[in-house]
Amino acid sequence: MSDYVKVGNLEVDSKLYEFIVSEALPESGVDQDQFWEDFDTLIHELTPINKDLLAKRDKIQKQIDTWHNEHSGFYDKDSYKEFLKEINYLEPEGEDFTITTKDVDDEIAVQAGPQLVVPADNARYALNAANARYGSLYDALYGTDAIPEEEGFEKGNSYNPKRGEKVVAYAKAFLDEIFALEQASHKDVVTYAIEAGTLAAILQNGEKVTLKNQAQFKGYQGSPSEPSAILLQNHGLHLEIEINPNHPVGKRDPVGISDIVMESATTTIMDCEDSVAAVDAEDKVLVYRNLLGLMKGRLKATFQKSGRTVTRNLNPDRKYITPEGEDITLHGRSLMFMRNVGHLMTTPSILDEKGEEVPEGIMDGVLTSLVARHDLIRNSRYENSAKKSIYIVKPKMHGSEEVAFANDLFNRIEDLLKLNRNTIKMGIMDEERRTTLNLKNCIEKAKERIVFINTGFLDRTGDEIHSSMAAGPMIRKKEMKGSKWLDAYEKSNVSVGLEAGLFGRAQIGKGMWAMPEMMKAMLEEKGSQLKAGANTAWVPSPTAATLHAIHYHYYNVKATQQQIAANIQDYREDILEIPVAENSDWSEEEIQEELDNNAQGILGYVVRWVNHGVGCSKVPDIHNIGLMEDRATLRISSQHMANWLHQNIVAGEQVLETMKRMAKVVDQQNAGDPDYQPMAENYDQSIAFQAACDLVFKGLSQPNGYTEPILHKRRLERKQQLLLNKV
Ligand SMILES: CC(=O)SCCNC(=O)CCNC(=O)[C@H](O)C(C)(C)COP(=O)(O)OP(=O)(O)OC[C@H]1O[C@@H](n2cnc3c(N)ncnc32)[C@H](O)[C@@H]1OP(=O)(O)O
Ligand SMILES: O=CC(=O)O
Ligand SMILES: [Mg+2]
Repeated sequence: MSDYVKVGNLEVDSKLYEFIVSEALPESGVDQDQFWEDFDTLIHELTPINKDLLAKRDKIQKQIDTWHNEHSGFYDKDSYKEFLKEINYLEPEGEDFTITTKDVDDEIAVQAGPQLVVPADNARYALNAANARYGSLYDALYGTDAIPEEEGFEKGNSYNPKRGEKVVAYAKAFLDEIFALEQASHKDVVTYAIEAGTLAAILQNGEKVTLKNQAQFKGYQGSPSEPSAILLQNHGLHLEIEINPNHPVGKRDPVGISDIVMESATTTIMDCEDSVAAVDAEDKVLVYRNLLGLMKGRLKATFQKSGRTVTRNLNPDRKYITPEGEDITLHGRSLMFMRNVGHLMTTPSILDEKGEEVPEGIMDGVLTSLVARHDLIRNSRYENSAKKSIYIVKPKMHGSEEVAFANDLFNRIEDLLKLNRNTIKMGIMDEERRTTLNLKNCIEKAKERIVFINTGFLDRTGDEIHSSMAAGPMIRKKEMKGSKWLDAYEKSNVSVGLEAGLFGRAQIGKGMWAMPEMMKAMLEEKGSQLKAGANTAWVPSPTAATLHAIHYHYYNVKATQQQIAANIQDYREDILEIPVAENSDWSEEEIQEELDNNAQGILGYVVRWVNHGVGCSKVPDIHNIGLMEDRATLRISSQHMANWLHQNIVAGEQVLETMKRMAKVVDQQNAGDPDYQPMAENYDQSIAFQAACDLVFKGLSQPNGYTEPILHKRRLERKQQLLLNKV
């Protein structure tokens, strides 16, 4: 049971209260009494509006369900569109405008680069992510399938020089393409030196050459005749050639290169949303405390790795000498956003005078801004935002009225924390159908503070299924990526963003690479997001950020965006193409395969969420490929199963049999974990198994198909069970 502290008209969980008064408020420049008074007022004034917006979502969904039920088997696009206009699902489009966001850091406004996402409740990972601004290309290639493990080239338990040679060859070929020397290859260089402000490369045959494009040479470390690092830049992204002939790798290299370090995650999203499991004040404080530590530059994590105790801190900035002999400092860490939760959930961390939970999104907005205020007033040895802005990503908003509400909330938070208007910048996740269709209006509502739009295609797919649940059986999950609506949605996002003037002012981002172990495939495929007009795209790990950075060197995203901007198109007609299967006579095997796959993903993820409070996991699919699963992927799988159930493609008994069988598979996969509690031993008693079943069998009635209400309820139940077992 939680203890609550009464503050004004609020009851604040004592854990949260203590954190705010003893850690977040001190040195923040915000007066404590004033803070509580204003926070209280803000919650009371904005909660009813928040509730109304949620009621509107429910009403709209019911209207859509009814429409489909009344038009079953007959789908006339024009009458469908008319209906969507009538219920204001399709909003009347406003006048043209251009966003006017000011004080945006270059990493967002100007610089294209990978965007890393990390669960903010994990200090070890969060620090790793903040430090992922620069990453080792050699490690990323050596440690992943980017270099296939053919016979003789395995990673092995100790350094495999044959694999190492492939890594070096790959990296030097990349250098030759992006940082070409005049009629020579980097692999033939025996000495790099700085001569009269230029980079000289001396070849095996004694010839001296330089870069084709001397402007790419930006600096060095060490002495001009024996540099220990050479700093290059292309498309605004840096790359460092590290030279250390005493290093085990450098020793084998003719010029002593020990590594090639790539500027990687230019920005990172510290996620308080879909990759975390934060259901009460205890969990929320963990998230906020990590964010505070990041903003104050003091976060550290100590852990065991490879038999050693490691302590991880934030990386310092990076110092070089320019070709002209001046000192320069580069930002050593990724620029941090904080993803708040959306408008849906309430939290037991704060109750109002009626004992009702308050909206979690409002609490997140206030408290993440409060912790970021420490960065603005430079309470840290490291800067996050050089421009003194706070970057908040707001997910899962439906339509422009909800964006306007988030904008009002941010105004109110600025007043509460005595921040200049529009200090708090907003990233809008374009991940709900009503936002996609009305994106222009959505951007307009935040036009003075918007810094990104991002196609969260995973949530968006879940919403696609739920929105049209009654329209018919959906195509198979793996076919969604090739569907018409999704292609149009991705194109539309870029087009609308460019039309609204995001070029040079804000990010146009694309979604997550959800196969963290498939780096070769990522290298082959993820460049397509840049060709489609994105200037950032999501990666699940620092290694993926380093490898994805390669794409930004090959593709000129500014030129691509300019081309697209010259040919703005309206894609809404295709966005409205509902992905119901034209022919739903799948074979028994196909149906079972679809169910097995979804059930395995759901159970593998949910069991760790509910039993261990882990919000993002790598879960093997039925082909044994480890997939990143978070709440958005869970939304897709659970809604897909719910749709096939609702549309009578499968019967409840078959679904339950599948869930039980797959629970055994998941138990087996986790057999090596001593803390794991098997589900199959007692299906009825396993809270995790029950949660997974609820997500499917009650999927139809979940608000917009979201998974949070069931996950939170079941996790709280599990926490309670653990507490009672301890007593
Ligand atoms: C739809 C959406 O909303 S997508 C956004 C939400 N998704 C995410 O945020 C994905 C974030 N990624 C992750 O959480 C993880 O990469 C997972 C869960 C997918 C895989 O995690 P694991 O199985 O632990 O990964 P794995 O064992 O391969 O690697 C662990 C190492 O990589 C690091 N790592 C992995 N992911 C990240 C990350 N996102 N940020 C920083 N470091 C990371 C860890 O710090 C660890 O290194 P360390 O031992 O030096 O600390
Ligand atoms: O948040 C990202 C998504 O794809 O959903
Ligand atoms: Mg999402």
